[in-house]
Amino acid sequence: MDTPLAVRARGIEQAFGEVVALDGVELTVPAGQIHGLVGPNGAGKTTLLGLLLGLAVADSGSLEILGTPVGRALAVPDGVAGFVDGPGLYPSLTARQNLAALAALRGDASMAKAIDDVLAQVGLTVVADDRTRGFSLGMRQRLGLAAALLTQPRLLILDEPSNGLDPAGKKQVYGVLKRLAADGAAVVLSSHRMDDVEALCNEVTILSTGRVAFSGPLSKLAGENSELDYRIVASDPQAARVVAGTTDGLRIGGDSSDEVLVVSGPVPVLDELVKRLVHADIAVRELVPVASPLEAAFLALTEQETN
Ligand SMILES: Nc1ncnc2c1ncn2[C@@H]1O[C@H](COP(=O)(O)OP(=O)(O)OP(=O)(O)O)[C@@H](O)[C@H]1O
Repeated sequence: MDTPLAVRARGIEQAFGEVVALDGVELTVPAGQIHGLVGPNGAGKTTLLGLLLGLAVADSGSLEILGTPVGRALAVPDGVAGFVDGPGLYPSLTARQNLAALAALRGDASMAKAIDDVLAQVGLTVVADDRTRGFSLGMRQRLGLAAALLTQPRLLILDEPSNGLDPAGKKQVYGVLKRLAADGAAVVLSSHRMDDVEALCNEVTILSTGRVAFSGPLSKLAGENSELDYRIVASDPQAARVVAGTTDGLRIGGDSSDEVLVVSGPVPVLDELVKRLVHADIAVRELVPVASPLEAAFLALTEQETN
């Protein structure tokens, strides 16, 4: 049997006056997947997440959430939880009271019983009885996540969930999201940063000025851009530059300095460079990609669209 789809979006268009925020966007997210939506500022990530959360309706295209077509009414589809532009919290209530208010609103007694557990999952037990007015951005993000967990979502939508989180906080939140996905829920989250997505997501959709520039597994994305920029530190930088300049198929990058050589070219050409350097008695002390393969592919795909 096919894995049920949590999100199936086809040909989604959304404009705000003259600004086309989404232009023929396709998105497929199966149950159990953590899917990253990545793109530069203004790419359309928040607009797309808002559609998945039922905060707005697309101008055209079709959208199915958890197997049900989304109509024209503004409503959070059943089984979906999350937030864009920060969670809505009552500042005069404590973290625990905020969650209790949500449980009361839903009239669900089992939700009320799960409050301590979700607070512990997101690491807010110690501040559970503090008013949220004084909460930092990271604490607000965690409480928003706790509120979403309380509803036991089958699709969780998060806008920049790692904003404001310190490295330990990120690790904890990522652990929560991975457990949720392992239990069969789908997670769609946005980020500006490939490294965040790399640590967490199975698949990624790269948006650039409202269009999908790439969608698929991270391994496929890394293979999209075979020619990376490499930094080379050699024992004799000047001589290394001369050797690089006479190596066929190699380009010397403008970022090169007196100490560091930046080159790009196919991997066999880089191999040839290293052999020639060693042959010329020049030691290679460092040879590393300037950006990770994923970051480089992301930049190449989004720069193409925005230039
Ligand atoms: N309510 C609105 N009214 C007018 N324009 C809007 C509105 N919401 C979004 N836009 C425009 O739509 C485009 C996409 O915006 P969106 O917020 O979805 O991008 P984003 O990828 O989430 O960006 P960021 O990373 O900066 O949050 C932008 O050009 C933005 O200015």
